[in-house]
Amino acid sequence: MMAQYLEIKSRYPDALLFYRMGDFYELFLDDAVAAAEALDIALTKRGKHRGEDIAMCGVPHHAAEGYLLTLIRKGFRVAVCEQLESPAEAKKRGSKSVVKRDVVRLVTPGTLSEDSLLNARSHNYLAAYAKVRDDHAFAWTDMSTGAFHVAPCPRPMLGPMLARLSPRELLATGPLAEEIREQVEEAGATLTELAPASFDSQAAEGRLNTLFGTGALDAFGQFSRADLGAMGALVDYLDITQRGQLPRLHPPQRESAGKAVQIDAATRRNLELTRSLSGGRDGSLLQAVDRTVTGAGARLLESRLTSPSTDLGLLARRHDMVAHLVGDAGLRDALRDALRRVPDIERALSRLGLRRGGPRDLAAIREGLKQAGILSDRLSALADLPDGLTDIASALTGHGQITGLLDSALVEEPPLLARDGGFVAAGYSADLDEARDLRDSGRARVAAMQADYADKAGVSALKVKHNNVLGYFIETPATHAKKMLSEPLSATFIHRQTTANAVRFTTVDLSDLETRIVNAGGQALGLELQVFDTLLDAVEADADRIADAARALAELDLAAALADLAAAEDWTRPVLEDSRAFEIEGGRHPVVEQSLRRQGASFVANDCDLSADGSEPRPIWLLTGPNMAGKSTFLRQNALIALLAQMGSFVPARAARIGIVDQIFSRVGAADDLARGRSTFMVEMVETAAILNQAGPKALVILDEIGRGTATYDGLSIAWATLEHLHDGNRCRALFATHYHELTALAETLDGLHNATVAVREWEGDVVFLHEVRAGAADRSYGVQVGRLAGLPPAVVDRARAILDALEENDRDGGGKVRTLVDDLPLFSAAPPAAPAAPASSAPGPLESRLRDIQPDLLSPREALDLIYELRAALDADEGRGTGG
Ligand SMILES: Nc1ncnc2c1ncn2[C@@H]1O[C@H](COP(=O)(O)OP(=O)(O)OP(=O)(O)O)[C@@H](O)[C@H]1O
Repeated sequence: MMAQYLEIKSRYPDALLFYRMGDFYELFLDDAVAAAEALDIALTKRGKHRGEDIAMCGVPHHAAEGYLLTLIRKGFRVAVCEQLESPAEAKKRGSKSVVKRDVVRLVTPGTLSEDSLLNARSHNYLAAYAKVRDDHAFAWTDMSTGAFHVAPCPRPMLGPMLARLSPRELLATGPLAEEIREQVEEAGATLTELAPASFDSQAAEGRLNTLFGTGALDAFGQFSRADLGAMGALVDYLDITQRGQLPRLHPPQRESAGKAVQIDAATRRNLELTRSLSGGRDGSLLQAVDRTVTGAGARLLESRLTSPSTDLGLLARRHDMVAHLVGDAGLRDALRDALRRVPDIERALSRLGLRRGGPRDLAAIREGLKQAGILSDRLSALADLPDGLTDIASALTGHGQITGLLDSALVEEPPLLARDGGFVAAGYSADLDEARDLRDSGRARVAAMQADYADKAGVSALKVKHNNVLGYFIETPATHAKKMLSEPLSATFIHRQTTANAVRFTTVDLSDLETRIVNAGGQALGLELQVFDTLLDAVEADADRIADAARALAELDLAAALADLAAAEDWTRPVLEDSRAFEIEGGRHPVVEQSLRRQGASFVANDCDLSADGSEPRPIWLLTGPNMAGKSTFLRQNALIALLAQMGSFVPARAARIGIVDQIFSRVGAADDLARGRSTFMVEMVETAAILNQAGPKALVILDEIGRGTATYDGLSIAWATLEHLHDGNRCRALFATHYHELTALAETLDGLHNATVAVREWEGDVVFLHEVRAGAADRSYGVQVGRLAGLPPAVVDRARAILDALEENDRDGGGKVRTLVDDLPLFSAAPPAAPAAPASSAPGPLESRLRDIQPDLLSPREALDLIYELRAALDADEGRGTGG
């Protein structure tokens, strides 16, 4: 056995081998050590291998899924090795024969199909990244639903792609695999390296044609060599992991470049699209807008939200559907009621396709298609439906035949596993009904036999029982042993076993009856399994249409959910156009609004106009305002409104007119990234650089306090230059929040810059936040007041106020008195020792005099720049004199 184990294990060196032995999966040697630790189960020993103890641990077969899940989450891959024959069959080949075993499946993070291993409301993507010469492609599939896509993906786009899809596992080969490993792992995916042959584009064509039963792939669209390589690798890997049992995939869909809004990982994080900054789904946009009632609808919502579209036609179609369902509340409620009863058809279908499904999956398809029928009847009866809903209705129509078949063949609530039997409805198969009658009447005969024997033996406590070892047997309490074991009863009752309290017997009649019951039971089960196979074949034959219906149901669920949201939250239909407009009237932040409402507070709606066309375009808004005033909220709400509009949803605003946005960027100054070991400021700069290098004219950029992670003047200068570059270089629509009030002066020189501020009112020394965004600039930050609101001890607040007053006064006086200021403020007595005094000079030089004459408050930025040139020239002249020319 160990030789067999080692032979199989040698073929799966990088996976844990689950080696089936009876009711357990056993692990040996290093696998056992690793698994025992990961699963926190006992490690034992068994025999020796090369003189060493063989480490071993095991998990019960019936509970294996839970253990598998833990191992996969911890980053392991598991090869499941089953017994391919019974021990009895093995014995026929010789008394020492080892039961035949082989790996039936390799379980990896990207190839899960069981409901218990998957999250119903999220996709589970397996991806592949291929390079052919200078061309890169990214392909992805969800084996549990059949989704299959490919897109061109130049190297710099890999990060955004990983951020968008969050694949669980990514396949790559050769030097490319090494090059991207860190990036892939940082994105939370497992990188699996395959041999270059898996990515061969010519072999890929063959694999895809076999999978789809086609002669050429032209029917699915035009694919580049890199596309083929990436798709081929996916199929090859599925073949390897599923051991030849390929899942059912939809024909590949090629996503052309530029169809989806480009959103990088940092932006997704900042905007809290699918996760909040604290990491969970709570507090994310996804959570706030998700009103879907089916798993497939929730998955569709997630994928729409993570990849908004730039296609005006497509978006109009989605908005038409939502608008129709907003307008007809009765229809919407009726649809949602029916949808609530729709099970996860996509996943059931995929499991059945992998021959891993059971009767309950068939019942899920039956119930789903039944509801589909009800929904399509409801929709088809209506006139004036928008195109999207008409198409959905037609995909939901015409499944009567398969529903009828499943209805007549399956019981109401079938068991999970086919091998348990009991799922075929009575009346479906005459043969089956007969076998079941035989089996059941046998059971009734057993009951009659018990009464007979009790009478015959004169033991009223005599019972006929059943267990797996003895089968049917007769049992009497031990007190009757003597009587039962002696003549005349011993002639009928054949002794089988004596236990502490009982004696067990059989009789010739009982074992005859048992044989008949077992045969009839076995025959019934065999017939049920045959029925199961025919049902599987019927579903398989209709799989494409069933999958279409499943997609239509998800689409309908999403449209109805978005309509429900729009109606309940009073959202409006955005006007999308091919321009660079961006006019939001009365916009709100969906997540903040909901959370304020829970606290009994209301949200103040704000306008925003970043239109870059028109007579007086002001595409960049510079937003100043006190801490806590609502700057970040305002910035994000506008990005979220654009994003919601372009995923096909209504938006939280009174009105919105948006010229299609093709990139969204969002950065927050000095966000920590300790996990990646970069200083906060470095991260901020890297991210800002990415925006300045990439944002085009249709981009929407949101920068929140860029530059705050460093010394004031460095920060101010960087913020300043960034703003200028956005204005003159990127020429995009942008919102820029800052505490550097100095920047507001730039509005004088940059035409497209508009100053806005979030209003506050001062009242008895406290600051009252109005959360209203108005034109103009803030005069101060109210940081001290906010500190007080936050509960800083009163002594610290008073002290801070005194220091602030003194600093401001110092500023007004030209800033020469910092030293005196520190002396006047004795808490600073622990100030660092004074720097070595500059060599005393008798009279101020021309440079120093010029400097003293400057009144910074009176300088415009332009004059300041001129002055710097002047000073620099004077310094050069001065040095020239000092060194003697
Ligand atoms: N429009 C609004 N209506 C009502 N409350 C709001 C509004 N905007 C923001 N708030 C409230 O104010 C709080 C602070 O908002 P936000 O974080 O946007 O302020 P900020 O100006 O960016 O602050 P800081 O400069 O300190 O980062 C929010 O958590 C929210 O509760």
